[in-house]
Amino acid sequence: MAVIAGNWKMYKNQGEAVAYLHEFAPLVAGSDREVVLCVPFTALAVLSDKLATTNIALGAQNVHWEPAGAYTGEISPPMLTDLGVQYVTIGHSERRQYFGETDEQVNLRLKAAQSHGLTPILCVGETAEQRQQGLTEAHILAQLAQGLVGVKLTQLIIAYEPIWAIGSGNTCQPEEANRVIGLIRKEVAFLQQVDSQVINNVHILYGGSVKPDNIDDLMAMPEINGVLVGTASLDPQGFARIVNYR
Ligand SMILES: O=C(CO)COP(=O)(O)O
Repeated sequence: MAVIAGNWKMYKNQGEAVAYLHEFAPLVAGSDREVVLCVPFTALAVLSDKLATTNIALGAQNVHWEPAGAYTGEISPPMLTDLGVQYVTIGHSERRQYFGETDEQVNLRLKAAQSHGLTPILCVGETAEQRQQGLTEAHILAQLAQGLVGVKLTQLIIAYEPIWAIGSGNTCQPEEANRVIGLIRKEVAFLQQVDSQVINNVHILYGGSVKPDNIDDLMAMPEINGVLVGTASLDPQGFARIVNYR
């Protein structure tokens, strides 16, 4: 089943979140896709009850690795599961870029999320500069090698998000996204020493300027098992069109 996840980033207060849901939920009610909304922490509680009667799953955008403690400003895995959260993005490029998140921290967050029953969405991807220098593959492989130590593949989603494609309107060509995701799949199988059956069950998503007008071409690619959508997920009509791709 394809995973279609929205990442609202730092947008929408409680009232806006509820209004969105009222418009969005009926538009995707018949969908056989796994629909996920990764919303700001402040919108989790108000959406939690309301999502129970829908086919939409709740996601957060970050999680700390300790279950509790003196970590001012952080949110723990049990705090998320208490609110009915099922998914959490980890290692998004904006966290790595603006908040100095390292592969070691990403690894700690991934393991903690899994041990509390959350399904992490691990984000990896290269900058424009790395791509120009031919370092795309090496960079992503390093992120995977360090990030996935001790992480289970049975409860994991990976998202390939080239940084140059995020919020730029400059989507990665479907064939190129397919190629890189194929490489990610091969590398993860190698790192974790699993066979093709196991690795083919791991959902690998594409993210970066996914829109209603490019979703069909992206999802036609054999390696792409879903998408992680930023800007276009903020509009309920547009995101429903993405969920209901051909
Ligand atoms: O960062 C993203 C999703 O996590 C992608 O953002 P955009 O869809 O706005 O490019």
